Amino acid sequence: MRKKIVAGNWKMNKNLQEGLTLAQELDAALKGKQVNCEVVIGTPFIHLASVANAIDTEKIGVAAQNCADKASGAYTGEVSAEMVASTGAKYVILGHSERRAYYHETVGILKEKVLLALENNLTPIFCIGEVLEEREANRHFDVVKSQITSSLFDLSKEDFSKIVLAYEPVWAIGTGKTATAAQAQEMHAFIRKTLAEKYGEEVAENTSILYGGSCNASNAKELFSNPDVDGGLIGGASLGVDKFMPIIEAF
Ligand SMILES: O=C(CO)COP(=O)(O)O
Repeated sequence: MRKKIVAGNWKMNKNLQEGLTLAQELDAALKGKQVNCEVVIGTPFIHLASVANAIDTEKIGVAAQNCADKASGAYTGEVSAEMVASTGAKYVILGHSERRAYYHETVGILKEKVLLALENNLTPIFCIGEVLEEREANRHFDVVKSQITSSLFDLSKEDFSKIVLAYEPVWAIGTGKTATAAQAQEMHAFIRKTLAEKYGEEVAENTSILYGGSCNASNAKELFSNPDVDGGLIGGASLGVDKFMPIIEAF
């Protein structure tokens, strides 16, 4: 059975004290509560160790939002996958559209990051998704397929089965314009079919595919009720417990 996951992506929000408070409030809200999904929070690098120390990481997985494409050495300002793992983080968000667009992350760079994450036992949450012009030109399936095949299909079956995917249509991120439940389901089913063709039905069935893009308390239930939508990658609505908890409880 594939995992259901609700993951927050704080992006570049919250100073250290605010982030710690948010993580501890979430930890308290989940205490003694039975939820039907795995909960993850993706914090800025500088929060990782403090957050991982302050909460029950069996209940809430901690994710970095990026890692370096090099293992170690003279790369001023970079943070390696090994460093991320040493904080107690278990996940790393890779290939987010903001990193692709603003920091020019290419297929070659993303492939290295995925390999380093896996070598360090981090679960990559690998993001894919088309921009508006691509959807309007009816190229969204091709674009998403090529993002998956180019960066991930050199992985062995064993390695690929450790990946979590997040479909985030770029036009839905931070815009308040969510994909409809039908659009999400259609793409997620297409992604699963693409995985089945390469790695077989079993791997495809066991891969968690999250939806991201203006997912919130009012649309999460409908999105998550689709058979191929295994949870969400949540930006804005993960920045407060009052907004994030109802999404977790939408499962
Ligand atoms: O980019 C996202 C998560 O990675 C989605 O962001 P929003 O939920 O703010 O649209």
